[in-house]
This record gives sequence, C-alpha cells and structure tokens, in this order.
Amino acid sequence: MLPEKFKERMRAYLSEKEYEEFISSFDTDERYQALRINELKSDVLSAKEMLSYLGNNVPWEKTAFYYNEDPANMVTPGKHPYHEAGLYYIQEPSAMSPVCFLDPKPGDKVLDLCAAPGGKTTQIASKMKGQGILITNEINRDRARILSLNVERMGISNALVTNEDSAKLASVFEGYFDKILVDAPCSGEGMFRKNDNAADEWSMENVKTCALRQEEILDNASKMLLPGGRLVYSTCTFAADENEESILKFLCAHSDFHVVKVDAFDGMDPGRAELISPELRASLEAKDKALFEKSLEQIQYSIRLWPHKLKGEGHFLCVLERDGELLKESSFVPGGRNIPAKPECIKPFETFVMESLKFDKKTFELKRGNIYCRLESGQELKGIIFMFGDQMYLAPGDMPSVMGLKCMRPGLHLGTLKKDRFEPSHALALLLKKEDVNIAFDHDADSDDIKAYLNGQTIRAELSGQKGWALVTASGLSIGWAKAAGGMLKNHYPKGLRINYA
Ligand SMILES: C[S@@+](CC[C@H](N)C(=O)[O-])C[C@H]1O[C@@H](n2cnc3c(N)ncnc32)[C@H](O)[C@@H]1O
Repeated sequence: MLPEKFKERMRAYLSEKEYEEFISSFDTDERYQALRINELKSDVLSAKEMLSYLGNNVPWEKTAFYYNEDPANMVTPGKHPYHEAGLYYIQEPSAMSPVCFLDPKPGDKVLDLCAAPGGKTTQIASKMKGQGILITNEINRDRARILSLNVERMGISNALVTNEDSAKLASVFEGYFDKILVDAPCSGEGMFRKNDNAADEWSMENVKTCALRQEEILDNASKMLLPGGRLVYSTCTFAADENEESILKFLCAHSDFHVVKVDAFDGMDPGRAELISPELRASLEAKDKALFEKSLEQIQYSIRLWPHKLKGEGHFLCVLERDGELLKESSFVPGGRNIPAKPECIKPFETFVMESLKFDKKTFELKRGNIYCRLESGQELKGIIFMFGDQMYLAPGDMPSVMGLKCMRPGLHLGTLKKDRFEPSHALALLLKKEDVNIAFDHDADSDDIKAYLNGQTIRAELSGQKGWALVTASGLSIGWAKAAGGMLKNHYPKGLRINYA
C-alpha cells in the first residue's frame, strides 16, 4: 500500500495524465531484473555465451542485460556457482546509471562514499580494470562487511574498503580524488515497486531528515574532489527535497561547482526545477541572487529516471564538476604509503609464488616488499606487500595507508602468515585465472562436484602425485582453494561462505 501523503505529493508533482501513468506502474507485475557482467572475470561476449538466458542490453550499461528469473527452468542467477565466482553482479537496471555518468577509467583515483552493498563499487572496479585507486566506504559496519565480501567475490585488487563517516574521510583525503560517487542514503521511494516493505518506513519527516544528511555528505564529498574532478550524486527517490533541492542547495553553497550537461539515454527525463519549493528559492535568492539564478538554471541538466518511462525503477542523478583543470601528476599520498613487509614475512609468500603460480620469470621482481609478477593470464600482481597483523595484503604503491581509519580491507588480501607458512586467501583465489596456477581442477559449473565443493565437502580428483595448493574452477572460473596431499584434495572454501544447494 502506498502512503496517502506520498500519492498526494506525486499528484502535485505530475500532470494528471502523467500521474495516472506513474501510479499504474505500481499496479503492473512487470519488474525488471538485470545483471552486469564483471569484466575482471570475463569479456562480455564469452559471458553471454555462458548465460544463454540473458535478454536485451540495459541501454545505459553495455555490460548489463535484462533476464527473467525462472526457477522451473533453472534460471536463478543468484543461486548459481557463477555468482560465487563473481562472473556477474545482480543489480537493478536504473541503479547502474550513476556509474555510467561517473565514467571511471583505469588509473583514476575514485571514491565511492556510500557504497554498501557494493553494486556501484563493483561496477566502478570492473571499468577500472585493476588500475588506479578505488576507495570504497560504508558508514554501517555490518553493511561494510557485505561490501568487503562483494569486493572479494568480484576479484577486485585495487580497492581499499573503509567504514567511516564522510567528515572523517574528508579530513584525510582533502583534494585527492578525480571522481567521487555519492549514492546517498535516501527515503527510497524508487524501491516501493520492487520491495513491498519499503513504503512502510516512509514519512515526510524522514524525507526531510534524509535531505539534511545528504547536504552534509555532499559538502564533505566536495572537499575531497580535485579541481576539474567529477562528482556524481544519485538517489533512488522521487522527493524533490532529496534531488533537485539537494543540488540547488549544494550549488548555492559551492560556487566552484557546476552541473555537466550530459547526453541522457532514451526514457531519461531532465530534472524539474519547478518542484523546488518557494521557501527554499526565497532563502537562497536572499543570500546571493546571482549565484542562485546561475544554480537554478542548471537543475534542468540533472536526470530523472521514471518507472513509467523506461525499463527500471525510479532514480535521480546529477553530474557535477569542480571548476579547474584536472592535474593527475601529483604523487601526494594522503596518510602516507603502506610500509612494506619485512623480508622474513615475505619469504613464505615467495615460496608459495614459486611453488604454486605460473608467471613470467624474466620480468619477476620482489625487492624490499615491492613485487612485480606478470601471471600467465597476463594479469599482474604489483605494488607494495604489507602486513596487517598476521594478514598479508598487496596494494598499488600509491595506495594510501589506512593509518587512523576504520578499515575492512586495505587492498588485495594475499593470505595469512602462520609461523613460517603462508596460506593463500580466498580473495587471491578469486583474482587468479586457471592458467595462473600449477595445479587447477576444473569441473562444469553445474556439476555436483562444484556444488559439493561450495558446500565444503571433499572433492573427487585424479591427483597422480600432485601436492600443494590447487585452484578449483567452475567452467574455467576460479571459485576457491583446495590442498592436495596424500592422494586427497582438502577443501579450503571459507566456512562462512559455504552453500547448501539441496
Ligand atoms: C543507497 S545506499 C548505497 C547503495 C550502494 N551504492 C550500491 O550501489 O550498492 C546508501 C548507503 O549509505 C549509507 N549511509 C547512511 N548514512 C550515511 C552517512 N552519513 N555517510 C555515508 N554513508 C551513509 C547507508 O548505510 C547505505 O548503505
């Protein structure tokens, strides 16, 4: 049931005809499901061949496709081993649009400020191709944990996952990022169609509270952006208080920012300046008339996604840029670089690399905690190896250290040091390709063997004397480690992730 006050407000927002179209979109059963291919794991063409149920492309995200869940015909992508292998991320189609306009590139320094569970972070990482710095943050600890698991599942090597508020981050990362995404906490009206309970918690008071929080988050985000940098603001709500009004307040308080006119896709609408309240207009105009008029003029360049106009739920986004020229040469690393691990810590890892991985020996270098290792698949392990207690991580040389920050994952987790032994991590398994290891056991992703493995059971294998760490792959995609010894293949799939497919 939609709240009466919500309907009343929407009726005031829209013409009679449009209100009817909008409101009847809640009565249809038509909902759009989509998934996005993780290009860190597979190119889109090969993945499409593996996932025969995929339908049309999501127009604004070339790596994403619509599908219809159909358990009777085994089309349940969230429950398939490919999901555990990180081949794709299931994401609401409209929610994919902000990252398309953020346009992250390999080598960028990107912040995803409100990131859990990680839909947009994993989309950003897929586009960065493991190059550059991605800092992904979530204020809620339990949600930050889920974000961190999704970063692991998708095989992301260049991300730092933090659990901070925006003010704390702004105090460390002032003027550091090329690109920032603020996918703001909001009243979630755009989710009313998808999630039956979403409307239960709705109130006009909550809309106002969200708007205040957004103002604070946006202000902190702006401090962290370089001149010439891009900031995308998005919500999944229809309330103008949290959309056009948030942007207008921001522009009137930050005269060095402007809205970028971007090419919207078919079905996307311009933002609606006419929804901004007379009270807000008057108060902003009284402060600085010229800035107010200049800001108001730009609201039309923000974008609204309406469920009755495209194949997706309600969303709002606005692409902002900070005036100035983007200078990328700076070697400044806020908080300082990570301190390389000591040789005695690195030694067991080096032994693991020599015994278990396939790589180009001619270009391999491991000196003073800095590694360059070109794996057989062509992907590289490179950067600084550092310790976090007994856990070993790898991050790009210019990745900020996490000194003073609450951190869930300071880079690629390589593994654990156990006395003088190194035990590789699940994150490393999910990064590696089948051809990167000396021992791999591949089974069809739909086989009972893979289901048994993901359930923690010992798996069948022809060992013929092989010993050591073995990568288990599902139709060629890595899903975890096993250890071959004494003719057995011991399952090392993490206990907390095990799945019972029965
Ligand atoms: C819309 S959700 C993010 C969805 C995410 N970007 C994705 O694509 O999966 C907004 C997130 O902001 C978080 N949040 C709430 N208050 C916050 C604050 N003051 N600062 C930063 N994040 C906050 C919420 O916990 C929530 O996880």
